[in-house]
Amino acid sequence: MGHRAKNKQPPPKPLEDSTQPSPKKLGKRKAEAIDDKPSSRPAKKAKDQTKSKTKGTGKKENKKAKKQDVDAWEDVEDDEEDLKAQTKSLFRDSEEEDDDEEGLTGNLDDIEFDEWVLLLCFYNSAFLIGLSLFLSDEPLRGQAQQFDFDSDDEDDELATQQPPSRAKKSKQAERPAKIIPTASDNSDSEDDSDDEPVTMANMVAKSKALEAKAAREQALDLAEVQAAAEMEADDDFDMQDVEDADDDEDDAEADGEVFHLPTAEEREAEKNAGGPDVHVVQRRMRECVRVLQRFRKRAEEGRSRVEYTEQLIADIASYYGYNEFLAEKLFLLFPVAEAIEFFEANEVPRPVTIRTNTLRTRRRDLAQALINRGVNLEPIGKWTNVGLQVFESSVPIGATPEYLAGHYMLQAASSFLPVIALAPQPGERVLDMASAPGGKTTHIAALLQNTGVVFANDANKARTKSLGANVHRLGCKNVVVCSYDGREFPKVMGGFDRVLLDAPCSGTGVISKDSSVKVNKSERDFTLLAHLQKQLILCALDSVTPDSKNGSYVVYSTCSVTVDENEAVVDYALRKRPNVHLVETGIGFGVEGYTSYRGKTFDKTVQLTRRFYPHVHNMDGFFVAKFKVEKRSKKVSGEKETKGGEVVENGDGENAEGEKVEFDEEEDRPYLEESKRRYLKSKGLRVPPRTAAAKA
Ligand SMILES: C[S@@+](CC[C@H](N)C(=O)[O-])C[C@H]1O[C@@H](n2cnc3c(N)ncnc32)[C@H](O)[C@@H]1O
Repeated sequence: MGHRAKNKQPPPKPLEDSTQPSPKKLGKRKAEAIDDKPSSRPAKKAKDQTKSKTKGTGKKENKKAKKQDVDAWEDVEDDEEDLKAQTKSLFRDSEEEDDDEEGLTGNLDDIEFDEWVLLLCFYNSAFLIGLSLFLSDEPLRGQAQQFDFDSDDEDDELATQQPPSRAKKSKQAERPAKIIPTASDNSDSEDDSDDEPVTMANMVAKSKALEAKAAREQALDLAEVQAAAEMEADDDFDMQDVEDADDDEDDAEADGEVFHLPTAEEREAEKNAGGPDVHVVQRRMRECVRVLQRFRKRAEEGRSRVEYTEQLIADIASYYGYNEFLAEKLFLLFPVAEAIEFFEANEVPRPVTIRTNTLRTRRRDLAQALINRGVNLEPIGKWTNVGLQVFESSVPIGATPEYLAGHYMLQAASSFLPVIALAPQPGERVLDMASAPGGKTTHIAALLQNTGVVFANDANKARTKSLGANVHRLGCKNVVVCSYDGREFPKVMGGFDRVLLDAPCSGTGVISKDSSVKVNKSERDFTLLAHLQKQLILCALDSVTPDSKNGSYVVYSTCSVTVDENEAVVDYALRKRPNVHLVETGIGFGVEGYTSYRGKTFDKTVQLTRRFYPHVHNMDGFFVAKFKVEKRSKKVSGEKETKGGEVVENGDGENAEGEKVEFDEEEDRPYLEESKRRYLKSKGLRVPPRTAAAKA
């Protein structure tokens, strides 16, 4: 286990703690980066007026206070239409029945502005008293939570109201970052109300803004004290320090602290002495990043870029606890500084998220039910109308009555993405080729509104048990569970409108959940996985009918970030199947797929694929590609179909001459052989001489 892994951060902190995180732990730049995202939200608190009124006064008064609390809400409910409108803006269920609720339509339009100000003051002061009790460690007991109706721009506005230094610190006092997307969560939302005068419609939002500001200021004071203590002890690697080091470069030189990159002999000696001290590793990583960012100016004379890179990768491996092979593979995916952010993000758990099962309930009803049980949550983001992010819960979120009744699935936010891309339409016939334990199957079933049929397949029979259990719990009536090797499709079954291939993969996107990936993956694993993925993707493409009335689509996804398992597989499929092409995923955010990588060039349309990263999107690393399958073009006698100069087969697994073309084992043979050689070598076994295929 690496130094950093040993000090791994705990799961996202509960509300009380999340108001006062260590500024150093968060990292100055990270805190700012998170804050800069319009999607960042202020710490949200359960409505705390009850506490403020009942502290130390016994049960009876507690009840009374609760009644007052409800009364306060009843005042607000007088204008329920406004609330309803705002609630809808947050809980935009796709199939929302806008007129299925009878709203109260009390007219308070004639209340004067200064009466509203009084009302606001009441809310604000009640909140402040509640906050002080809240911070005194009193447990949260299922009070009604107010949703955050605030504008996403609120942080910016508050920052401008405060002196710069305080504004900066207050940003560190916020709850864990919300799950992306930055662009779609921006200020042109319907929630924006900061600049407007106080009206009935925005009163709650304004009140919340004031509450949030007060909360931040309180938390700031506490954070300041804590931060001072933690600064000393904290040994997180922080990219801000690299930047500070840049600023201090000349000073450091003047102080005689010039960094010296160890020579090969010095590294060996260090290894023999039991490895470097963690502080030495940290400093060296910082310095290597700094040098690699401006190599010509900062490198020691006579030392090469390769030497710095090798040292940095070795230090990353030891600090974060990776084998050097994987540390290098992941490091190479990013610019130097971003790579460090990626490794750091893998040390922090991702937010807990749930997906509303729209076959059983609506998101806002589910949210209300869970809030009543003491769960602190909010919608994930505007890109999903079924997701909720759970910040804190006084009950186990996997064992609530709502969970048992199938009202939601505990599911990582990234796992929503392939199904959003697949976009199944009611009545369609869908294949989920590698489906256990069924997170995506049940999502597909819900989007089909229990119509059509989903064949949920998984090669691993044992895993189909949990798949079946989820299908039943969530009330999916259109799912058929089966267990074939995906490579047997379409022989066992074909003619699907859409196919999802959520492929078996190395899991390099989910290291924060499964740190064993750091050490248990070798080059051979990646070669074998890519080989399997290529076989599966051709079978997936061959399993759709090109005649589907809404268009025939295949979505390929992995929870891995390596290029071999993603773009290289997609590019392979494009080369092998001329009747398919890539289309937009429809997800609306994500980083474009690589079209060239370390000397390999892919089809230029591969940029339509999307990558998702923990350090960018605060979700598991993921990859999504969407293919459209067209009818194969009629074979013209004597003509060969070519793509990129290569003879290719058509959509039926036949080439232009009508011969059956299976998965091309030969193409991968040199890679497999080479990988086997390395594997044997690493195990100290005899390595056979290279065959002609491998030499080629
Ligand atoms: C990433 S997981 C799928 C997760 C699933 N889609 C979900 O959302 O819950 C990959 C699955 O592929 C299955 N698998 C591995 N090899 C397979 C093959 N050759 N054919 C079909 N499924 C396979 C594994 O058993 C595993 O359940």
